[in-house]
Amino acid sequence: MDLIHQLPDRLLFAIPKKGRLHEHCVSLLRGADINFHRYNRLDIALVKNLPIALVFLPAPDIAKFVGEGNVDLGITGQDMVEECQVTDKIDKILELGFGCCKLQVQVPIKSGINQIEELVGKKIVTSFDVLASKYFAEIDQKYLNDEDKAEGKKTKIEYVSGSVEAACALGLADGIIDLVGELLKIILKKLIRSLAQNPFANTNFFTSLETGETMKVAGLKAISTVLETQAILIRNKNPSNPSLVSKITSRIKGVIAAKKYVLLNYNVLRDDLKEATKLTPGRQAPTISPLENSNWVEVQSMVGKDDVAEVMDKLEEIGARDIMLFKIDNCRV
Ligand SMILES: Nc1ncnc2c1ncn2[C@@H]1O[C@H](COP(=O)(O)OP(=O)(O)OP(=O)(O)O)[C@@H](O)[C@H]1O
Ligand SMILES: O=P(O)(O)OC[C@H]1O[C@H](OP(=O)(O)OP(=O)(O)O)[C@H](O)[C@@H]1O
Repeated sequence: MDLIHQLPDRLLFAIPKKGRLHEHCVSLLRGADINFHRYNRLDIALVKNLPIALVFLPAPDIAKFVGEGNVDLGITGQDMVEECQVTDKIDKILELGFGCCKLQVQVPIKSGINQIEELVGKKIVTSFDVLASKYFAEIDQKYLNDEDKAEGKKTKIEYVSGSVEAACALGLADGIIDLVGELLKIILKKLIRSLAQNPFANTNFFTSLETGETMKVAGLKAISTVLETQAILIRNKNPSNPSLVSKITSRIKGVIAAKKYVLLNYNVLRDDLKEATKLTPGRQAPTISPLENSNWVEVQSMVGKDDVAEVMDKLEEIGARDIMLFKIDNCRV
C-alpha cells in the first residue's frame, strides 16, 4: 500500500473528512462513478478507475490548500473560502445544493437586543474571526461616535474552535456569530405539498435536516446575516490535469442535475399538444413521437422534481393519458 509514491501522477481532490459535508460528498463521488476504497484511519484514498487521489481534510484546510495550489480540486463551504480569504485564488466551479446555511449574528433572546448596533463595542465569540472582524469593522465605522473612534474603541471578536452557541450562556460573550442550518427550500415546498395531501404524514421529516435547532435550544435569536453559504466545488487556478478536472466537473454536474429532474412520459391528443408542451417544455425541447392512432402523440420531457406533481395534475386536466414518471439515475445536461 505504497500510496505516497503513487501520488505524483494523480490529480488531488480534497473532500471534508468529517462533519456536515462528508456524507454528501461521498454519495456525490459514488454517483459520479469515482470508485475508491479508504483504508481505516487513512486520509488518502486512490481512485480505482481514474488517476485521482482523494484527500480527506478538515473543511477549512480544503479552501486553503486549493487556494495555495497544494490540491487541485476540492469540495468545501463557500463560508470556508471566504473565511480563509482565498476567493481570488480559486475558481468556483459549481454550487452543490447541500450544506446550505447562514452565518448569523445571534444574541440571547433574553438580552433584549434586537439591532446589530446594540452590539457595538461589546464582545462577540465565533469560529469565523476573519469574517466577523470584517463585518463588525463596518458596523463600528457606521455606529461608533467620533470620540470612541479616536480612542480606538471597537467591538471585540474572540475566536473559539467549536460549541460557539454556549458562549453567551457561559458569560463569555454578548453575542456570537455562528452557522444556522437552513431548510432546503425545495424540501420545504415538497413537505408543504405532501402535508396538504395528507396532514398526518411525515411528522418526523424535520429531524433529519439542518434546522436552526442549535440556536433555538441555546436560547439565541438571529439579528443579522453575515453570509449565506452552501457547499461548492472549487479548483486551483492551475490544476495539474485540466481535462480530468473538466471530466469530473461534468460528471458531478450530471449527478446534481439527475437529482433535480425526473423524466415524464405521456400520451396526448395532437390538438392538445401545444398546451401540454407549454407545461413540459423540457431543457432544450420535448421529444414528440407519433402513435399508431394518428390523433395521439407520445411526449417525453425532463421536468424539475420540484414541480412535477403540479405538472402531472395539469396534464391530466388537459386530457393527457398514461402519464409516467421515471427517476433519472445520472445524466449529462
Ligand atoms: N448546520 C449546518 N447546516 C448546513 N451546513 C452546515 C451546517 N454547519 C456547517 N455547515 C457547513 O459545513 C461546513 C463544515 O462544518 P462542520 O461543522 O461540519 O465542520 P467540522 O468543524 O469539520 O465538523 P465538526 O463540527 O463535526 O467538527 C461549514 O463550513 C458549512 O459550510
Ligand atoms: O442550525 P443547526 O442545524 O442546528 O446547526 C447549527 C450548528 O451546526 C454547526 O455546528 P456543528 O453541529 O457542526 O458542531 P460544532 O459546534 O462543533 O461546530 C454550527 O456551528 C451550529 O452550531
